[in-house]
Amino acid sequence: MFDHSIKVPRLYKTTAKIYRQVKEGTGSLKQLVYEKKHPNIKAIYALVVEAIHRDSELNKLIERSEILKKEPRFDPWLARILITELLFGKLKLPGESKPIKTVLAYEQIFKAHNSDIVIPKSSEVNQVNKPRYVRVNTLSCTVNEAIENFSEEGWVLSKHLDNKDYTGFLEKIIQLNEDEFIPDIHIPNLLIFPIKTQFYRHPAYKNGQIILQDKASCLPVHILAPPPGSVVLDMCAAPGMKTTQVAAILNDQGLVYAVEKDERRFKTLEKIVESSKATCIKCFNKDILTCDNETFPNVEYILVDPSCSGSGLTDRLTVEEKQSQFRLNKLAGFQIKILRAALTRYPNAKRVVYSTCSTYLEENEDVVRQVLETNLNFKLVEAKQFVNNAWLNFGSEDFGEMGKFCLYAKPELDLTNGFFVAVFERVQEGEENMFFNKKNYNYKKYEQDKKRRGNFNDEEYEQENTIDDDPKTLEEKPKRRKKNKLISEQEIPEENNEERPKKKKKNKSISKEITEENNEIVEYKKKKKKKSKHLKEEILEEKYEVVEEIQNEKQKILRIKDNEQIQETEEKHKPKKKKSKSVDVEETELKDPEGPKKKKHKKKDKE
Ligand SMILES: C[S@@+](CC[C@H](N)C(=O)[O-])C[C@H]1O[C@@H](n2cnc3c(N)ncnc32)[C@H](O)[C@@H]1O
Repeated sequence: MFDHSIKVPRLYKTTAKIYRQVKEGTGSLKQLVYEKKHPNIKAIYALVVEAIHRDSELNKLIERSEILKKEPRFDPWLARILITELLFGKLKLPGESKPIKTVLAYEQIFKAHNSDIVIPKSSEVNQVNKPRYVRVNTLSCTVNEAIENFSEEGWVLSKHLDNKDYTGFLEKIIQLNEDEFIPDIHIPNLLIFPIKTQFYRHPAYKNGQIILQDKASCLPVHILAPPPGSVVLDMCAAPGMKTTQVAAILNDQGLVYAVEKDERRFKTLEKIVESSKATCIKCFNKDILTCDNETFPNVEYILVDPSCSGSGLTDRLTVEEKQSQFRLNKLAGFQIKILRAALTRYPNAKRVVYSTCSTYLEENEDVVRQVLETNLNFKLVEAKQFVNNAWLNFGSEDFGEMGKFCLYAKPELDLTNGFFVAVFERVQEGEENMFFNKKNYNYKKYEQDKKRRGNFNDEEYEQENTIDDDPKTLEEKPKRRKKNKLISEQEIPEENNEERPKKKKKNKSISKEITEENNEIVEYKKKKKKKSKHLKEEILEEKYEVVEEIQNEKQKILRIKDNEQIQETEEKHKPKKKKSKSVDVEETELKDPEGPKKKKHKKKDKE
C-alpha cells in the first residue's frame, strides 16, 4: 500500500515540470531553471540535460517495461526524470512516495530490459555525448569561408546572439538538429556540430583547414590571448594542438617557441606544426626545466600544459582506475616545478596560463596554491573575465577566494572534456599577490579530505614529493616510469582518434589477407590474455576489432564471389540471359565498402 501523504521530493517535481516545458518548447532551459531562481539549480539542470541526452534509451525502457501502460496515472515526465536519476544519475531514489516506489518496483525490469540499451552513467565512464568541435585553422581559411563551405554542403547555420547567455547556448547545442551547426560563443574560431558528426574524411580536415579540437582544450590559448607580434613559450607542446592555435591567434605574426621533451612526440609536434601552415613556430626537442630566458629570450606569454593524469578526458576507452594519492602527488610535484619555472625564469613574461585535463584538485587548485604561496611577482587573475564572464564551473570552495579565480570545464555540464585553467599575470606597481604566504584562503578541509582518502600515507607523500619533484628522477627509474606512463602524454590528436585503421593492400589476394590478419589476431589475442589496461593496447583492441570486422566483410565477399562463379557457370547454360543485377550491386560494394556515394552537397560523415 502506498502512503499518499508522502510527497515526491520537490527537486524531482520541479525538474519534471521544467523537462516537460523544454521538450514541449514552451520555455528555454535557462529561463526555466535560472530565472525562476530554483534552489538546487545545478542538480535540476544536470538532470534535465541527462534526461534529454537519454531520450531514446528512456523511450525504449518505458516501452519495453510498459510502466506507463500499467500505471496509467503516472505522470510520464516525472517517470522519465525518476528513471534517469535511478539508472544514469545518482543510481538511487530517496523516500517512500508513490512515484518513487513505483519506479523502484520496476528497477529489476528496467535492468533486465536495458542490458542492450543502457550504457553506464556518463560521468562514471567519462563518456559524455559531446558535440563535435571543429576549430577553423584561420591560417588556412577564414571562419566565414569555412561556414560558407559547410552551408554549401547542406549544413544549416544556427546562431546564438547573446554571448553572455551560456546556459541558453548549451541548451541550443543539446537540441541541434542533425543538419545544424553553430559558432561557439566563447572561442571565436570554433564551430559546433551535432554529437557523433565525423569529419576525418572531410577534405577540409585532410587539407588542414579544420582541426578537430575539443572546446575545453581551446580555452587555455583563448585565455592566454597573445596579441599578434608577441613572443610565446609553449612549455609542453606535443602533439601541438595548442601550439598551432597560438600561431592562429597571432595571425602568424610573432614567435612561438614550442618545447617538447619526448622525442617521439616531438616528431608528431613537427608534423602537426607543418600541416598547420604556420611559419612563426619554432620547435625544440628539449626538457623545458633545463631552459630559461637565455634559451628563449624575450618571452611575453607562457602556456603551461603539463603532463597530468588525464582524468578529465572523455574519450578514454575505459574507466580509469582511481588514481592513487601516491601517483597524484608525484604528478603534482612535477607540475609545481614546471609552473614555478614559468613564473620565475622569464623576466618579460606578462601572462602565464596553467592548464590540465585533470579533474583532481591535487593537480589543479593545489598546484596553483603551492606556487602562489611563494611568488611575489605574479598574481592570480579571474579566468572568467576571458570567457565573457559567462561560465558555470569554478575551482573548489575548499580553496576559498583562490578557487573562484580558477575555471573548470565539466563534461556533464559544459559538454566538453574535463579541464582546469588558472591565469597568472605579473603584478604591476602597487599591486600584490593576494595569496602570497598562505593569505586569504584556508585549505584545511582539503588537506583533511586528502588524508581521509584511500591509501594516503604521510611518509610516502614526503618521500615522493621530494624525489619526484624533479622529473629527472623519473627518467632514472625507467621501469616505474613505464608503469606510471602518464595518460595525457599519450594524448593523440583528436583527429587521429577518429581514424579507424583500415588496411589497403590492393595487390594481395583477399584470402591471403585473411590468413595474415588471422595470424595477427591470434597473436594479439594471446597478448590480450595478459589483461594490460594500457591505452595503447586498448587502441590495438579497437584496431583488431575493426580488422575482424573487415575480415568478416571480406569473407562475405569471397562467398559472394563463389556464388558469382556458380551463377556464371549456371548462366553459361542459359545463353542470352542478362547479367544479374545483384552481382552489379555487389561489385559496387566490393569497390566501395561504404556503399553508393552520397550527393556532393550532402557529404556529412556521420557515425
Ligand atoms: C598534456 S601534453 C601537452 C598537450 C599539448 N599542449 C597540446 O595541446 O597538444 C604534455 C606534454 O608535455 C611533455 N613534457 C613533459 N615534461 C616535459 C618537460 N620537462 N619539458 C618539455 N616537455 C615536457 C610531454 O611529453 C607531453 O607531450
